[in-house]
Amino acid sequence: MLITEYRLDLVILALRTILPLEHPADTTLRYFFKNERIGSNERAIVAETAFGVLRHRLLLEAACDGKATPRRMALAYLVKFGGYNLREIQPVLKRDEAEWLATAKSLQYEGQPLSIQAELPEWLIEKMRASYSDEDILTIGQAMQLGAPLDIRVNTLLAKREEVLLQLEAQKIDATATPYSPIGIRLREKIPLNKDELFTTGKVEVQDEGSQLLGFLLAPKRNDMVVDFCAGAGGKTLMLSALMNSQGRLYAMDVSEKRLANLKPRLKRSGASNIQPMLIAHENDLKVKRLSGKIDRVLVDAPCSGLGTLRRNPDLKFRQSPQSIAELNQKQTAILASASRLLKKGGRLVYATCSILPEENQHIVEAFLAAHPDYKLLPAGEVLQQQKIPLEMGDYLELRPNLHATDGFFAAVLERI
Ligand SMILES: C[S@@+](CC[C@H](N)C(=O)[O-])C[C@H]1O[C@@H](n2cnc3c(N)ncnc32)[C@H](O)[C@@H]1O
Repeated sequence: MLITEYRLDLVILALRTILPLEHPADTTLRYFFKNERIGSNERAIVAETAFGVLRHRLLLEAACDGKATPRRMALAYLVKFGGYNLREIQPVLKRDEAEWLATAKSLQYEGQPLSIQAELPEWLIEKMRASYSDEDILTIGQAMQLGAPLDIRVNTLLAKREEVLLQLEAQKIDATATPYSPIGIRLREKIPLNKDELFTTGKVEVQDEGSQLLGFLLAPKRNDMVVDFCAGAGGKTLMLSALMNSQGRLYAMDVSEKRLANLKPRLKRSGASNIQPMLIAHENDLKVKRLSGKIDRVLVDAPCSGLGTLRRNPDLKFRQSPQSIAELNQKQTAILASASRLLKKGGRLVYATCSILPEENQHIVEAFLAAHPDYKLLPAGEVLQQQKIPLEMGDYLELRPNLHATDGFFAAVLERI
């Protein structure tokens, strides 16, 4: 797409709005598009450039040589990663920019400090060093710089995967079955799915393959009593309901009224009838206490840093901090302890995050097990094998974009003895 002054100005304006990072970048961009009434052509280039700048921000800042203005960041991104050559950009440049931009274009990742090469802030590198080698940090960081594919989940209450694949093929949409989740499909290109008949009729939902695997770890049975403790807008609740064939009872709990409200239209589309949304004030709410010892399966999709989703949310690495991680750790510990009280003897709990930091993952689970001798860890690898999912894992489910083409996920399967 041709870079005109109008398009460049829009990109700069968008970056000026997003880069203070007071709110999530995707939310800010959505409001920006709405307020500025931007057409679909311009939306594509603005979104691609803004997210590209966030993904490659540290190298671009180095290329801007102390003057990292939104304009310079945008120009450097376009020539370095956006597929434009200097000649194509020339018409929109100011007099003194051409020379700087040529130097910026030639700056390489090789030879830069690890933080720049991995595009991860120093504090995060330091935290990761406690459990990862520098080589692993670089590999993870590089994988997080790429865009994510669009994964969908077939709603088995309404359709079969083969049938959906055929329908996508008929629509000339390039799609393949996901390698691990038996109900997932990966689309090669992002399409506006919310207008597609498959979506509007509830046959598919957008859900990363990694997130789908959490449902198979929990493996609820048809007539179980199940709690999705941090249900949010119900991405995983809907899947659990389908795994239960919409039988038994499934409580979708959350402290956010707004998120639970977003579950409603999805619930309607899905055909699920066993879900009961339940707003709770906090993890020790009386509604939670009343169900104590009565539940067969509990999913704790804990609030976390989201650092496993940097492919989609590159702004998170700049919005999180050591302090926010410490606050999350307290919440995670409290939520896990409280949610565990729901379980019957012999019941199963899955603790999951979309973080790659052990302190939000293994450390929380290990501390829980040390304080709760009536729980044991079921090796995630064995549970996956029982579920006939062809994925080698040890004690925990640990997914990485560079290894599994999913977001970074962690899960532990716990059983009440
Ligand atoms: C990772 S998100 C859940 C995403 C959701 N499971 C899905 O698949 O779309 C974490 C959720 O935990 C909720 N949460 C935060 N504190 C909580 C608490 N004390 N008790 C229950 N839920 C809580 C947040 O409102 C948020 O919706």
